[in-house]
Amino acid sequence: MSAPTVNLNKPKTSKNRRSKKADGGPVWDWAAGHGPVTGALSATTGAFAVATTGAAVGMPPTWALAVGAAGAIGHTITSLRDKLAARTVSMRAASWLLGAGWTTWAMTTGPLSWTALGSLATLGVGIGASARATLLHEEARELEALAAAERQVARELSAERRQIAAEWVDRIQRVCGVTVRVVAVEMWPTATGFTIDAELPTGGVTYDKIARESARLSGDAKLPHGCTATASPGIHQGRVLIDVTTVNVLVEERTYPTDYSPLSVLSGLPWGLRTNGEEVRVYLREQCALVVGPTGSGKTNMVHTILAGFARATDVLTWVIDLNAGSAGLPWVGPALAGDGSFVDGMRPGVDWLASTHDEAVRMLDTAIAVMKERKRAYQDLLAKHNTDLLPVNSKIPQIELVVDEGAEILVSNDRATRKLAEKILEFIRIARAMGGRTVLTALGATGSVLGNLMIRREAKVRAALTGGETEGMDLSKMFPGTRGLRVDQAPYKGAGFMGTPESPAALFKAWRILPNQIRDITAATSDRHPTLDAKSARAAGETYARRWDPERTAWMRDSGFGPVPAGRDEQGSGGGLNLSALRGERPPTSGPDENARREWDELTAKFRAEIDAQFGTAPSPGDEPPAEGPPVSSGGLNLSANEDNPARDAALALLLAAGPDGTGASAIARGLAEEYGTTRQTVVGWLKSWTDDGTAVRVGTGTKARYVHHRHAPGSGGQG
Ligand SMILES: Nc1ncnc2c1ncn2[C@@H]1O[C@H](COP(=O)(O)OP(=O)(O)OP(=O)(O)O)[C@@H](O)[C@H]1O
Repeated sequence: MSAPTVNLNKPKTSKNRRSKKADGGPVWDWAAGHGPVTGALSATTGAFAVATTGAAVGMPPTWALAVGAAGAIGHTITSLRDKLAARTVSMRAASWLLGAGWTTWAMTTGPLSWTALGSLATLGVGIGASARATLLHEEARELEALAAAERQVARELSAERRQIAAEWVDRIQRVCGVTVRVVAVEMWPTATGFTIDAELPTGGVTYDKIARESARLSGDAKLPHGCTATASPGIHQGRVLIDVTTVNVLVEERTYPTDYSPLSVLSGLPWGLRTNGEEVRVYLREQCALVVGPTGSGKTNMVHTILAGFARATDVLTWVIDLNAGSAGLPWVGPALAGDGSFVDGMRPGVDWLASTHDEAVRMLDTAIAVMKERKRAYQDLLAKHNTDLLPVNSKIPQIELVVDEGAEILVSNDRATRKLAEKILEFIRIARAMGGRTVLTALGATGSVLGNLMIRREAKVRAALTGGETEGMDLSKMFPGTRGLRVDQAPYKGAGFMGTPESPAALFKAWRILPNQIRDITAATSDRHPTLDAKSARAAGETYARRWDPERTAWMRDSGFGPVPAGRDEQGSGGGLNLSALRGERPPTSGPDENARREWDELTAKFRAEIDAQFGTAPSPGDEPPAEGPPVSSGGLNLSANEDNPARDAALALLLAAGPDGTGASAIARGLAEEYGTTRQTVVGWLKSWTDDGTAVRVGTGTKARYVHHRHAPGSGGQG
């Protein structure tokens, strides 16, 4: 018979409970379960209490028997419902019946005799011992049931693995003439393939005998297009790992992840996805990188993905050279640059320096070399303190990443001026590794002339080849020496290709797609995270560096179409394309011996405009009508921020409108959005910038007095929309 349990075991309850206990005495916990000791104690004390009380008040002894029988039946039912072992069920029923039997006997003969008390104590010990034994048995049963379930899952999995192992042993035998013994098959968590770990036969067979036959193995296994079976060295030279992809992730467009959390050049920067869906990271502290992609393969997009990684890093300053009118870096500068050449609300661009001309590139390279030389001299103590010859790069002493678009072509150019530039790039690569200076060069093709350069072969071991199905100038065996079985036709998709790093052997990969509005968002989100050049380096970099954002040096950027839309930008009758006035300023003469140069210039300009229009959708569609009235909203230039589905942005616009002629600022709008959307001030700064650019908002006042007014309330608008 079970008495209610007095719960004395509550020392860690809350203050509240403790105070209740103090007020009302001990708490009776009717629901508490029993262990072997408390159960036996409870049963014996309960039986004793009933026997003494029953004897004193003259209760019929058979009542105790009836209660015991009912308890035994009730407990049997609940135990069966809980699917407890037969042993537990009978132990519980027996305890009830024995307790009830003793109570009946004690009520008849008197409970306060030594015989009654002694037999009750023996009964208690007996119940406790058997309860403990059944509890252990019950636990063992439960563990066994769990293990059986796991064994069942493992059996099913290993049946699949066994089948894969048997198939591939046959296949490798058939295709490569090698008899392997499969040690393990690991299914990838992304469910896009598996890895076979196999032992090679004795007699000097090496993994590359299988690696060589990758394409035939893929064909024999009837893998979908874009899927491969790639062999690589195993745990020792007698083992081989074969990665088999069964789902082609290369076909789909994957947008750049929206997590813009901080990164470090030391812990790797993500550049895309492997076919197994895993991120591929590059470690550029000591490595340079080479990205090859013919026109239309997705190279420009990939450069933006790379710049996104650098912008997110807290220990990298990105210096970009793009002699193709700076287009690689412009989307990263535009969001921060105001029409007058100042920065919008203290925002910093996503790249630290952008050179689009030969002269600016020379300035940048001379500065980079001077900084590296100065670091070698000035940081001797620091190197000694850290007992290293590798400058400890961090947010105080950042790495300088020199990104040169079509840099590989510069290196192999025969033009005298370009050769000078090439020499400087090579000098930087040669001297800067230890001092935290590395390069990312892009190339249109993986040709022998690009890869014939010893410095590139030696220093740029992080390599990506975007094929887009292009076979011309795409020598993968030169790009990834020692890796077999890579064929251009395995990745005939834009943004897809092969990537190899010292940490990750060359294999298929897919670059993320990144669009201008995301570039704008990343620029805003990372603006307060960029490091500044350490004082020693900054001294060496001098005025040239300090004045890189001077309005006269950035005028071309603002005229490029990424900056504010100037009135009359349409002077060439382009119907809203890019204003290349900066370039037009340098336009060659229109007559005389330079006529050919002028024609070339026009062709180049037209090509550039067409490329930018295609990339950013700036060309008007047929039938597009200019707005009948109102400000020149998106009438030309790049509306990089167009994102109609962004409710936070809409709410911000509503706040701007509500602010009336007094206007408002980024902080006030961000405060208004914080609770509902969690929008940061930097994001709002980006939106305000784009609204000022496209005429939706007007910036009034300067410095700390600067505020934004919706164009409807702008001075001179007559308060009309
Ligand atoms: N990672 C990607 N995923 C899906 N599609 C992509 C990807 N990268 C690029 N594309 C597609 O390919 C097109 C061309 O991309 P991009 O301009 O980057 O190529 P490119 O090699 O730089 O060519 P060009 O030299 O002509 O500018 C894009 O407009 C886009 O449609």
